[in-house]
Amino acid sequence: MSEFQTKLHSVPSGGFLTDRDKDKKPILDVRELGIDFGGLTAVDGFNLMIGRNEITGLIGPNGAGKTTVFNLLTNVYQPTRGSILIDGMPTAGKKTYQVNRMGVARTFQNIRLFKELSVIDNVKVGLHESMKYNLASSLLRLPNYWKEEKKCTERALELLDIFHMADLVNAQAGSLPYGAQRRLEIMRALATSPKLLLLDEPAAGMNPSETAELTETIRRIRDEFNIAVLLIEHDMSLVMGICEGIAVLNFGRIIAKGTPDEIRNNPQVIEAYLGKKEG
Ligand SMILES: Nc1ncnc2c1ncn2[C@@H]1O[C@H](COP(=O)(O)OP(=O)(O)OP(=O)(O)O)[C@@H](O)[C@H]1O
Repeated sequence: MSEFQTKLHSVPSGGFLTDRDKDKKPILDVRELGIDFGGLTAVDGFNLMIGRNEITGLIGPNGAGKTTVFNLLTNVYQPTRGSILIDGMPTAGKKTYQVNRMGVARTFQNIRLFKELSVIDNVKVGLHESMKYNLASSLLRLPNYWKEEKKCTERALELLDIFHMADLVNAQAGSLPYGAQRRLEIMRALATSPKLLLLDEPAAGMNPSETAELTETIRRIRDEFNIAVLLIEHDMSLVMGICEGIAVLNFGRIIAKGTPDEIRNNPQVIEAYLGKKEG
């Protein structure tokens, strides 16, 4: 059961926002998004609005188009049609790293860490994105470089401390247990200071206690970093437990949007997805 009793409010520009976010500019506003791969329409007529501090779930059967939506939101794929606004700014024509700088960070279905590097160096990779020194000061190791590098190490240690990984600073990323690798990947994404964090199946391969810990981590991220989270997940205990809004995708189209209770009881969703998983 979700502990959130939040109602979703429809707002004048279309879409729904939570009580908490309804008077603020949404962090994500997607209109009529679609992409075709040759003759295959993978996503079509996709509309989604996410409030600044909302945790939203994107669920649906395998092959429904969920990861494709993430690839569209980060401009890995250019949409065939439709528009995406991040904090009111269009992402059209931007490169993936520019979308990251606009405030969108993501993790992947298959963990992508620098497994040979230490835990702290993995976090610092994320932080380097936002560091201020230029190429010359980096290559020549000018004073500004060392100042920024020190700040970067301090920030990485802070992040690791928040997620109870301070004692693993020098461990090799690839040697960590699965759950900790997932957490590290999330931390690396957070290091870029996103306003919207996209998590692609963060609980995949986790045991129940790791999933419970992850649920808590996601909640803390929203609360302590004051950001929004959009997550793709098949683990319904996690989705129903922390999401305020849920969108259900089937064959590339949203078939339902609502609170966990609305989604759980929606006959179309039960037919297309939940019935098959839980029935
Ligand atoms: N680059 C691509 N070229 C061609 N087809 C693609 C490409 N990327 C995705 N697709 C197709 O788009 C559809 C949606 O795939 P997608 O991976 O987004 O689904 P999904 O909902 O994330 O599935 P899962 O839950 O299994 O991860 C599939 O039919 C897939 O084969």
